[in-house]
Amino acid sequence: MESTTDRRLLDTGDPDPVDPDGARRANRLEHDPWRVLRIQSEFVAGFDAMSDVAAAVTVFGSARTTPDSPEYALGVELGGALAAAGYAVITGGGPGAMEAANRGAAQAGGRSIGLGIELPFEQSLNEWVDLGVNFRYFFARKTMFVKYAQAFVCLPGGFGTMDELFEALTLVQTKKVTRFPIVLLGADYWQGLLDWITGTLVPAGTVSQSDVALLHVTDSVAETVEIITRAGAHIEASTR
Ligand SMILES: CC(C)=CCNc1ncnc2c1ncn2[C@@H]1O[C@H](COP(=O)(O)O)[C@@H](O)[C@H]1O
Repeated sequence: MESTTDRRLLDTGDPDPVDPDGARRANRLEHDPWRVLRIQSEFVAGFDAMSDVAAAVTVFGSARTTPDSPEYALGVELGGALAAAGYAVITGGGPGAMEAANRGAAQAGGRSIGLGIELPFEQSLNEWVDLGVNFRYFFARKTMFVKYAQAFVCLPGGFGTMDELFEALTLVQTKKVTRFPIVLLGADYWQGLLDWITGTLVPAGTVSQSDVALLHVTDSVAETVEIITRAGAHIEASTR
């Protein structure tokens, strides 16, 4: 399997049997400080590309959602409704639910943004992205998902979607971002997670009841858009 930039950053490196600590230190000294410049350049390029994005909603969801599935149709409907309401749609630029949301936005004449990530296998941005930025570092890309959006919507998804959902929740819970609705679209898929949070985490005292209120579960695209606009995600007339 091919390596990636993220993997090379996070690898501790193979220990040298003769001088394990010395070799590791030399490797880190030689490579890590220079990586900082590459990381910096990702932020510069990302900020530059996204600078004129007005009101936007980031949509997460499974890379494996197939085009013939109801979840894909929901993603297309969501992207269209967000575009009609004046929001740009930001996704991870990949296939599945990301493609669906980009497609809905693009077909409705809205702004369709994809923030791609380097993966160990070849992948290009989906064909419905009209503003695309490719990242090598997950953490730089994740900053863009939050910085340029006023709300998150999660379609059914796996670990990647959970990671993005819980990062968003933590940022809202710790007030790093404010007025940031998080909508879980697809009640059958998400209700179990909400029940577990309410039935296990709240009684255990690891989250508070008010934290649960940060999450909205619905099947309705119209309600999703309504939750987002009600939360005060402002749209300038010029972006419509
Ligand atoms: C077929 C396949 C696995 C392709 C992977 N290609 C991907 N391209 C872009 N973003 C991705 C990809 N996989 C995961 N992600 C990120 O993680 C989320 C989806 O992960 P998952 O499929 O739910 O866990 C997306 O919102 C996206 O931001």
